[in-house]
Amino acid sequence: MKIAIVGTGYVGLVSGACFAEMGTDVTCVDIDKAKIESLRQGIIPIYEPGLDELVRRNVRDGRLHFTTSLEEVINDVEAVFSAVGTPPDDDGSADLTAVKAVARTFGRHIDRQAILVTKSTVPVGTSEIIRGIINEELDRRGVNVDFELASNPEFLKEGAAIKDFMSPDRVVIGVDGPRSREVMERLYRPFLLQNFRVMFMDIPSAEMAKYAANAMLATRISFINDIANLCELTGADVSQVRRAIGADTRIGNKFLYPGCGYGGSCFPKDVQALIRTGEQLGYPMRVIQAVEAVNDEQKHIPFRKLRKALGRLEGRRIALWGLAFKPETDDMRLAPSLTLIEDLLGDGATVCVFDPVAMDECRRRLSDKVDYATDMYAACIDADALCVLTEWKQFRLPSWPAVARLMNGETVIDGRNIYSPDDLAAAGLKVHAIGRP
Ligand SMILES: NC(=O)c1ccc[n+]([C@@H]2O[C@H](COP(=O)([O-])OP(=O)(O)OC[C@H]3O[C@@H](n4cnc5c(N)ncnc54)[C@H](O)[C@@H]3O)[C@@H](O)[C@H]2O)c1
Ligand SMILES: O=c1ccn([C@@H]2O[C@H](COP(=O)(O)OP(=O)(O)O[C@H]3O[C@H](CO)[C@@H](O)[C@H](O)[C@H]3O)[C@@H](O)[C@H]2O)c(=O)[nH]1
Repeated sequence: MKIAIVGTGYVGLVSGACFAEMGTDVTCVDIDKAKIESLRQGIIPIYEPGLDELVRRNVRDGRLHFTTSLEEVINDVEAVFSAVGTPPDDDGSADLTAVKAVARTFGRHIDRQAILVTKSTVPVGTSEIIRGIINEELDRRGVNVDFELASNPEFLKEGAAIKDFMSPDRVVIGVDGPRSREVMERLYRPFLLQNFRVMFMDIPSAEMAKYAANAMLATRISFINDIANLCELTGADVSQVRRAIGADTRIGNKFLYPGCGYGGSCFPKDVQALIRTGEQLGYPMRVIQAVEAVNDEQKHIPFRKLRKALGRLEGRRIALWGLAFKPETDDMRLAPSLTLIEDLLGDGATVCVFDPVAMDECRRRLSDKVDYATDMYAACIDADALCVLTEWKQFRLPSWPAVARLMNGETVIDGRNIYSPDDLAAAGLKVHAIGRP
């Protein structure tokens, strides 16, 4: 079986490599010539555990190819996947420019039966826009080509993308005809041989399922952050509260970790896009409006804790461990670290940062606005306080005596609640965590 995947970002590249690993012949397409050129040379543009090896193996074995030209391969594949970006527009709704561009290329060049599968996260109703564009192009050419659409939203998490793709909890597929169903079933069967959890449905339901899933997960995070902030005011311990409620199997314990807010390229943008969809239809989505508002506030909490501990930060030096929005990725899109850095610089502090993989990404975004440490301990030299915003494994059990010797102060802000206050106290340090004073 041959497929093409348009958009070679986190989703397109991971999906392409995983489909190829299962024996499918995959051509990954991107308009970014430099990206395609480096992929051809075996250079992977993103940090995602295991991806380098997976891509190289499948390129070597001849199942994974890269091109900038969809038209070259479009009539040689059974399905074209669209995995291009859908970033937020100025008003927060999903920007469909790239999705529409792929539909237009598809309509301009297909000559035989084909399926266009949308993997990008797109608002309900987008498939009808796509259908309209393809029909317009076919009419313009004066040809009648039989095509079907499918919606196959992706649920992988960055940092665990390959594992998520290879053994998904479920695969959601919206289809508008029997051929797209048959092709998608064939494509996904190798992943789910033992326990075939492909859920077929209509396209609007599949499109909505993606937003509903992300909004639900974001809701859990804002909910526990709200509870954490109330715990701080009441003297309750949010870790114990979390364990107590998570033990109820109706609630479960996943995605209930308090912290300095959710970031990344998905939750913030998808929550916003769902709010806009509601507004456009005259139905205010009040729960997730609150989810967004709580998250926006939560990202400022590390700064407020620092201010409370140290007063004005002008002339102070703050060490920051963790720039990526979560561990195991170099992605800094809407990361809590960016909010903290902006708050600190705005207050006149200097910031010295360290992250195991996101240093280059930080340099690209902030250049010399912050200082870059060579390792986590070097970041602490002469620091008045240390903030930890990403729970990388190497940050979990540091030598606190070494940190205390290097620092100029005693304040540690634990933005992910990973430290025991006793461990720090033994080294003369004082930790302020989320939901704790
Ligand atoms: N990142 C994730 O963890 C994740 C998970 C699930 C779903 N999604 C969704 O998947 C989609 C893609 O996300 P991503 O993070 O992979 O994006 P990304 O920004 O990493 O990659 C998008 C790629 O599309 C390319 N592109 C843009 N316009 C193009 C065009 N007209 N033709 C060919 N290529 C084009 C870009 O050059 C880029 O390489 C989004 O809708 C996102 O919401 C992302
Ligand atoms: O209990 C938790 C869990 C997560 N987070 C934060 O939430 C953000 C998102 O984390 P995660 O969901 O692990 O990463 P993403 O790669 O953004 O994945 C989400 O967004 C993707 C894109 O839509 C979906 O495919 C995934 O299913 C969905 O989990 C990060 O900042 C985390 O620190 C918390 O604060 N507390």
